[in-house]
Amino acid sequence: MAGLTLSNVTKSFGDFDAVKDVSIDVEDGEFLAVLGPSGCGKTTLLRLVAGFDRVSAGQISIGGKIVSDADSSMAPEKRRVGIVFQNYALWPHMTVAENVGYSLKVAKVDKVEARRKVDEALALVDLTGLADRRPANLSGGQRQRVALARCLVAAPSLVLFDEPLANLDVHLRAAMEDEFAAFHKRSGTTIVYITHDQAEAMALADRIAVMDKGRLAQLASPRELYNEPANTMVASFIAQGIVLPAQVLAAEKDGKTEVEVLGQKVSVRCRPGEAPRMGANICLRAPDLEIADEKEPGILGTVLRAVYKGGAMRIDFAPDADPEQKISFEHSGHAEFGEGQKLRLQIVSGWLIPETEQNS
Ligand SMILES: Nc1ncnc2c1ncn2[C@@H]1O[C@H](COP(=O)(O)OP(=O)(O)OP(=O)(O)O)[C@@H](O)[C@H]1O
Repeated sequence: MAGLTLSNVTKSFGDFDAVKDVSIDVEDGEFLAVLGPSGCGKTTLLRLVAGFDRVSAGQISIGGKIVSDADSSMAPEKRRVGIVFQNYALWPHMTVAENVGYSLKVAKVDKVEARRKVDEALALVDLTGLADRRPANLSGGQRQRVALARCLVAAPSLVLFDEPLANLDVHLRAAMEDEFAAFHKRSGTTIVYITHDQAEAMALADRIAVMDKGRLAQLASPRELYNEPANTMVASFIAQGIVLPAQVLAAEKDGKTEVEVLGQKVSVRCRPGEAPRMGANICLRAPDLEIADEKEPGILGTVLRAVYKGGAMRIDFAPDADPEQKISFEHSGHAEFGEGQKLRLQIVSGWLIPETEQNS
């Protein structure tokens, strides 16, 4: 297996940059998810790594060897990059083993050697007993694993997954997430996994590269993305975070500072070295908000909409201090809420979003 390095990679179509100045280091054996909304450049990035497109600027290396820069591009088949697509096609008239071993047959690999490689690939995806079945007699998840084995048989240096679960139903997706995680543990394969599904990325990846309009918005562990988003895009994109304007009142001390938000003073977590500033933003996750008693301090406002979601209520709330600043959150208590009801919200914690170009 091999690591992957993208250094200041840009891909332009005319004067539009689909990928802009992206630098990512994927370690040998790491599982990296590339996550972002539609059109953020995920597929373009994958095509550059696979070698289907050439970079406009920057450099891509696999296993320390440069495979793409502005002047040269190694052919896809020489990169030894395996790809598992969303729409995998298996040959219906061939058995599982024949499907997996087809590329070896075409390459005229010795039959005994080919069989050994096929068996190895099937073992890696946990399909050892099904070598003689035909695709029609497999479940959707098993078929997806055959597609994965077919890519592994060529001993790729890294494997790219392009939204491999997008066409599967919810239950199968969850089962396949477990399968992919187990496969990664078993094989130690370097994986780059493209998805727009953050639950999938969170469940599987060691680190997640969040893309926004062609740029890398943040590269961090799932926990860090959730707890310490680097900018407003990541804060609101991950777990539908609530972003509120705030003023920083004090210098950072022990990883915390005091901010004023909607007329309330609140202590929030922050990066080291934060100092008082205007025009800041904080990010709140569901556990950071509580509904306060009338006598307690808090942000007074009105319920605009309350929808029961089974075990929780989704509440849209307009603070009296700034009704335009709608706050949408889930409340998991038993209390019922209705449109027009007055509420007092208390912010018990939060994260001060660092000052970046993207937020200004
Ligand atoms: N060949 C091309 N010519 C011109 N523009 C392109 C080309 N390929 C992609 N783009 C543009 O680049 C941007 C990024 O596209 P890309 O397919 O990489 O996004 P994505 O994140 O994979 O989106 P999705 O999740 O919808 O597949 C889009 O605005 C797209 O229209």
